[in-house]
Amino acid sequence: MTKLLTAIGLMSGTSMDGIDVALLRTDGEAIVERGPFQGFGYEKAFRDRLKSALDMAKSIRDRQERPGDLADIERELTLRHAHAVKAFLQAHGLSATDIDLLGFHGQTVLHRPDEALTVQIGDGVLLARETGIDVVYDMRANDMRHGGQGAPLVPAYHAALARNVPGDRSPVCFVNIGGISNLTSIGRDGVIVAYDSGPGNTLIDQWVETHAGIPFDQGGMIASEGRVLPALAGLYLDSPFFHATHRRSLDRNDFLPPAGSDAELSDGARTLAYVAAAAILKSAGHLPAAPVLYIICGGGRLNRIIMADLRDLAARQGADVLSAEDAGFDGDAMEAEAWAYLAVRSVKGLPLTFAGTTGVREAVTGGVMAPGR
Ligand SMILES: Nc1ncnc2c1ncn2[C@@H]1O[C@H](COP(=O)(O)OP(=O)(O)OP(=O)(O)O)[C@@H](O)[C@H]1O
Ligand SMILES: CC(=O)N[C@H]1[C@@H]2OC[C@@H](O2)[C@@H](O)[C@@H]1O[C@H](C)C(=O)O
Repeated sequence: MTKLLTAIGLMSGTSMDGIDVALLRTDGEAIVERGPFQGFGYEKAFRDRLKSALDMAKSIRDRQERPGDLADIERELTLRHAHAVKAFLQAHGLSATDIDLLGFHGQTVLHRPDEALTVQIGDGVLLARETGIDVVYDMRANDMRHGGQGAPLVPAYHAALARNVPGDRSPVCFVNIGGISNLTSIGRDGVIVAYDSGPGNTLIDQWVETHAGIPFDQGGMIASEGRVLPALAGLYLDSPFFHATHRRSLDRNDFLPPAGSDAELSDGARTLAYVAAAAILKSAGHLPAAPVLYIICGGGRLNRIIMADLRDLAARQGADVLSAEDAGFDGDAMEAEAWAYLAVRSVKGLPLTFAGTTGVREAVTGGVMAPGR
């Protein structure tokens, strides 16, 4: 019988809102048993520290460099992950010996795929020492060494989940609306095509933080009071990113928020919600076949305006839109689950990325192992 491993995935995403922790039992292939999930939010002071890390990282030319305070921030981030793991284990009546592996993403502070440079801070060796559990980390680098974009990595997991999508509908397209959005289309033949699809929540977060002092537009409440400004939306949707013949992965700073003079608060939030939805449909236009079903995960699915726009735009192409929950999944947990799944694939030497997902020359594995005991 295939051996299942118990792994915990740890994701601190581009939104920089906290650490997502999810447990998974899997063979790294078709068998996926989802366990508990817990989010550990960052308080504003640490979010601000992570934002300052992005500025410090701009000067990095070699991915081992840690200019300014970056080494200190990396250590603090890692210790916060160790604390999250311990709290998660305690909350669920588990001990470190119940866990075979941690899949550790760390925090992306710089992503320049055109220069084959991607930097995630997060010290896997320290995390292994602090938790006593084997850690697989740095899962993007090997993909880039082989000509890939270094992102997205979640598609291998989306493909495993696609086997459990109710009904026989294909192509099905998983969309993650995080800080940035990415999509994975899985065709009837099982062929996976995936890429970053555009700005997600980051622009909305930056807009409402600057102009209302709140970290995000809960439920899309602010957007619901505004109207779409077509000229402003066009500034984003006419970007060469959407028209290029090759799909490329995105850095958090590739799209910047509007200037304060471009809109008042609610119109800005409304327009950026529309941009998030329209970007996905626009990018999906580069898929080999139009999806018939979109399954939406990530925090953006909780913005009702983004979801309404997505439903409207997809309906024009005869496609349906479901939230991850309506399809039987957990939209908050999916990326952390993916990092657990990828960690198991890594120790088994299975590919993490494929030509159709990151543009890597050939399917490659990845990740670095730090032994915990
Ligand atoms: N209730 C809500 N209503 C509206 N938006 C929400 C809600 N909850 C979360 N979000 C949005 O989702 C974001 C977090 O999403 P998520 O955790 O999927 O992103 P991430 O994993 O950090 O990013 P990425 O996938 O790009 O790495 C928040 O910053 C916020 O904008
Ligand atoms: C370099 C990096 O961290 N990219 C993130 C970011 O956030 C969403 C999108 O851009 C995606 O490509 C990726 O994360 C997901 C988890 C991934 O690699 O699948």
